[in-house]
Amino acid sequence: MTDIQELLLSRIRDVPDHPKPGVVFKDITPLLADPAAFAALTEALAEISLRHGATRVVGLEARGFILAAPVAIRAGLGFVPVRKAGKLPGATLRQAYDLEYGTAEIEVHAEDLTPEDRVMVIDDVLATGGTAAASLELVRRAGAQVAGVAVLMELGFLDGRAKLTQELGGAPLEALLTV
Ligand SMILES: O=P(O)(O)OC[C@H]1O[C@H](OP(=O)(O)OP(=O)(O)O)[C@H](O)[C@@H]1O
Ligand SMILES: Nc1ncnc2[nH]cnc12
Repeated sequence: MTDIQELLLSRIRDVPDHPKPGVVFKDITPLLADPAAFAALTEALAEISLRHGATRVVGLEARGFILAAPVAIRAGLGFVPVRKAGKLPGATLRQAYDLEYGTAEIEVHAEDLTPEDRVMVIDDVLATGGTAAASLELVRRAGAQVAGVAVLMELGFLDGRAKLTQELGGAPLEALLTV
């Protein structure tokens, strides 16, 4: 494990049985409160985005926003929010998906993603892969290209990676940490 991975891992708190029994919640708030760790995370995700030729960064509400917005600025790329359904005011594309602990719907402004865009989807945790898969589906339906998915932490035992294989279409899934 690299020094940066050790730093990031040391700042993620395991919270058993949240938000429901049986789930070990990966809480990133200690990492966000540590400026060196947050900066290292931003730098790593920006490097991944640029290395894969992204022109836009998509952040997934809510925790994905916190990571993707500084990454977009650091990498000099536009930021596009994917929001929980009902929040965006303009014409949207909408996608339903399953979570480790429920179901939800997400939306993106249709005009924010064009066929010229190469999109890096950024989030904190990849669990079942439902959120990332739905986001990639939105990117594809908008006609944009997929540069990849980059997450802070992949929960390997839930095998979200397998769920994304088809949606990624050969694009990379990069996780800074896998547990
Ligand atoms: O791989 P999956 O099983 O889809 O789970 C991962 C998603 O779950 C969490 O978000 P959540 O929907 O809990 O929302 P939040 O960011 O608003 O806390 C997390 O931030 C990811 O977006
Ligand atoms: N175990 C978990 N910890 C944090 N975020 C999550 N999103 C889905 N599963 C999660």
